Amino acid sequence: MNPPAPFLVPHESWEECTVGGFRIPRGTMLMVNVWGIQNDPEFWVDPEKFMPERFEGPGGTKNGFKWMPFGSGRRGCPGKNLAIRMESVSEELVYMTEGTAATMSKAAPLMAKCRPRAAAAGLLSPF
Ligand code: HEM
Repeated sequence: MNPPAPFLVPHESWEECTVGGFRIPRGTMLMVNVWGIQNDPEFWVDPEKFMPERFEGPGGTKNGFKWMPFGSGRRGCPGKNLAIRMESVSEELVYMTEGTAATMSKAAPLMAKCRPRAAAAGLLSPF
């Protein structure tokens, strides 16, 4: 899978906690390797394959994970509602080869257009 960056924005623990058996002291800066999580074959069936159906239920994952590409909770992605309205400008498969940068930039720029979803379109103001 192709997260927009290999690491999530840094988080900080505001109280001591335990994650995966590790004691995390209060005030620790936490870096989450989201690329590693999304490409770990222990959790995902063929993580490098484009399989949107894997997010529709537990079928595509080995542990029942569902659709969570934008994180969750109070630090979840505020751009989610903009991002899910993007669609490709053509029927061609998107060229997914990565470029080199701090974020997971694409080797070839992605052309996309923003369109309101059918349900939302009926709610748009005519003014
Ligand atoms: C497909 C596109 C996108 C994906 C998959 C994505 C994914 C994510 C993820 C996983 C996080 C971290 C959540 C966490 O740490 O729990 C995040 C944070 C963030 N995203 Fe996105 N994002 C996308 C598009 C966008 C867009 C279009 C914007 C702005 C217009 C945006 C703005 C942000 C910001 C500002 C944060 C930091 C939020 C915070 O730390 O409080 N993202 N995104």
